[in-house]
Amino acid sequence: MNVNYPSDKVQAAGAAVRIRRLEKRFQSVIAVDGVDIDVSAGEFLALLGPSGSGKTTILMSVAGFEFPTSGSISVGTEDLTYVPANKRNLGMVFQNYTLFPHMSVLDNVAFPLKMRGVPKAERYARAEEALATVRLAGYGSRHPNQLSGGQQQRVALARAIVYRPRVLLMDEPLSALDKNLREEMQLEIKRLHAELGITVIFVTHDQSEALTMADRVAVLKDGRIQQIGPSRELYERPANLFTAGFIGEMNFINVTAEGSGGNISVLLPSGERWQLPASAAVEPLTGCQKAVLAVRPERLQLGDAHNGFTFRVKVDDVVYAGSASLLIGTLPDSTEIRARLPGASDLSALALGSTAVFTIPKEAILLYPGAAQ
Ligand SMILES: Nc1ncnc2c1ncn2[C@@H]1O[C@H](COP(=O)(O)OP(=O)(O)OP(=O)(O)O)[C@@H](O)[C@H]1O
Repeated sequence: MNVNYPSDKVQAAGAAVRIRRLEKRFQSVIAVDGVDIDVSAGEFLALLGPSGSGKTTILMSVAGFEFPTSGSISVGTEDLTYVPANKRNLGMVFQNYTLFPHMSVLDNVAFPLKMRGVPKAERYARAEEALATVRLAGYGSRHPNQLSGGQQQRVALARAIVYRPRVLLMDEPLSALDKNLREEMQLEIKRLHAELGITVIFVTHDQSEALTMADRVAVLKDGRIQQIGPSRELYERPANLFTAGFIGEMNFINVTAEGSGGNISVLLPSGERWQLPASAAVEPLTGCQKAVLAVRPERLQLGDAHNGFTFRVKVDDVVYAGSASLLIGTLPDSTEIRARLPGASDLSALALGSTAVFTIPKEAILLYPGAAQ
């Protein structure tokens, strides 16, 4: 196959990816259980979930290294469900860079073009451009073992974008890197995404990585989507108890809820009853049932702030951490409560073992059916 490329810089227009009722079984294991995802052209989507939730299987199905048991995958207007991986023209970057050790960096990057029959002068020119795009101009003559881990991962990126794929698939590409390098590469990949306009699907089990990098995040558990939406939505209004516990820090208080719609009250372990605003119930509640009241640690206010519900916490620990302090305490029924207090807070009254009063602003309360462990 001989492909003609315009000789401007490395540019790739993203294509939309549509995943429909995707199911993948490995004997008795249901790895992916009816997943629907629409990724817009040029969007950055993260697949986030605990180990074994099906992230890699979804990505491998899009890549063509796994074929689904049922369902369909299309890219742009093409149905790729059963098209072999090497015919899909999608870019891939994995955790282990899988560079060819015996080849120079330039040959590594030019390799996909060689496979596509691009003439030598053209493929080296394009490989040089791709290296410049990942800020490795001038490194072409080195061998992979002469580069740092981060540089090797950039080479892998350059190799994945050199043939201008419509979609870039990445499976935990940064997990082998140390923290600083990982953060640097997160920014680098975001920059590349913005510059190239390419569609990215990125697998990670690191929630902060997903929240900071992606336009939207799909949260998975047991092969099913729990929630899909922009980071802010996931953080501020998790759709269910699993997402509430999985994304960020959350306090959970088991309660008994009564009522429905705009008229819900909860009975706390202390015997107090709170009348909640209608906005609190994330999922529908029916009659009298076990429920969990959830609130982010940074939404708790020290003292009686007169704008919500007050409650008492026994102070177990206060950790000073510069911009904010973390208070760890317990309710009378020994439920743990964490509060993140602004750095300027006066913590002098919070002696260990003493009782502190906190306010939960009404609009910060989320209520889910079920029970927290
Ligand atoms: N080739 C296979 N044969 C049998 N079971 C498999 C195979 N690949 C995956 N599974 C199972 O499918 C489920 C989903 O696996 P998958 O690798 O997609 O999860 P993941 O979310 O990517 O996990 P991790 O973060 O650990 O990589 C798991 O229960 C896993 O054991």
